Amino acid sequence: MTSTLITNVSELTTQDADRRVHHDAAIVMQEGRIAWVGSARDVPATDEKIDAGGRALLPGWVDSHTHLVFAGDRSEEFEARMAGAAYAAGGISTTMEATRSASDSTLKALMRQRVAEAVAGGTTYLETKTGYGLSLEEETRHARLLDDLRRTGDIDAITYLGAHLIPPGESAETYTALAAGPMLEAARPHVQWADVFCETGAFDEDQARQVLTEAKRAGLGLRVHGNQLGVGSGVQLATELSAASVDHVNHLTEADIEALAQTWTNWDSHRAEGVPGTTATCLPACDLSTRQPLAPARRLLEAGVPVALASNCNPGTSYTTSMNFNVATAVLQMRLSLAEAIRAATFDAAVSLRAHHQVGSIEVGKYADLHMLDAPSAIHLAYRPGMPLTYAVWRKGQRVH
Ligand SMILES: N=CN[C@@H](CCC(=O)O)C(=O)O
Ligand SMILES: [Zn+2]
Repeated sequence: MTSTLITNVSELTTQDADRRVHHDAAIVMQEGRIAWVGSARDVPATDEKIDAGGRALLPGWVDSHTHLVFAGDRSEEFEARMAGAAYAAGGISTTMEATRSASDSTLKALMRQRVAEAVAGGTTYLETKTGYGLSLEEETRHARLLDDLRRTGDIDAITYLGAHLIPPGESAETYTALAAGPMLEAARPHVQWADVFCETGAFDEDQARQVLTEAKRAGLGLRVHGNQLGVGSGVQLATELSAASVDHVNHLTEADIEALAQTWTNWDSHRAEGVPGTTATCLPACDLSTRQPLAPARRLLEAGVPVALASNCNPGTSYTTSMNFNVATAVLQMRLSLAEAIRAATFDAAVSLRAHHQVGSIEVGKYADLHMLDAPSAIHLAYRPGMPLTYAVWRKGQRVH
């Protein structure tokens, strides 16, 4: 049982209940978990010692929203959008075709490459979704491939998104019944969560409710893609069904924000204990890439709604796994403080995945999921945007970058 000390940490962002930030700090890892946190002047004896050289250390990013099972890219669609074309849900079918024709080994290699990129950017806990299969056979194949990656520790949480788009030429009623019935049942053994794209051009409120209700009955936790392209029923549906998260949230009414805030009344936000409600997950890179108004993260926080930040890595709306970029954008453009942005990309993202007892903060007993910056303090993430600041990453105590 080797114990490893990391000392000479100039700034240690813990995300513990008191949101403590220690200076001249040290930590000890043992058996993949954090065994001790304290001052660098007061360290216990350990088997190994790492000198951080005055760098900053923070919890690894928790990326709570990605779509990593895909083949091909949509750079032409992106370029057209940058020239003024609007984003529409229908582009999903381009990726569906490319993904259906990719073999298991090709898809696994592509996913491993994307996970490696994410980890090299400081991500240590990853959710990812199906949603480019859109037939019983393909959605089940994608869920199974993801399950293989979960078993090898590449990813951590899997979401069934059979209700991502009604495939071209299929009847909405028939496809919704499939996604809420046999397809869900076939994917079920491989997944922990279910999600629906509730938006014009994808699934309407009734169709989304049908799939989510069946998923809940099957014992899955719920997530919703909602309010991305316009005001809609995504948030109301998510709160009505006690979803753990509603993601995108670019277009919100006051009633939406109030409904989200209401779901947190049995949660002690200081101690992070109690019954968590519906997190508002903001996706800054996606907002920029689709030219949507940035999600109102500040307004949500001020109303008492916990916000998560995620990459939404996918080939259509956000082809990046960079959480450093998303955190910097949240600070620079969404006007979150650095502390709020880090909270959103670590602990509160973990809450949205109900993983906050294991990850999302640097506290004794939690996994040693750590992100060391090549900078003396975390504000450098926004102060020096776009710079390669990730210096070292540990996942469950193992150095992975
Ligand atoms: N908005 C819905 N789904 C994905 C994008 C899918 C695509 O365009 O390929 C998203 O989260 O942005
Ligand atoms: Zn998404």
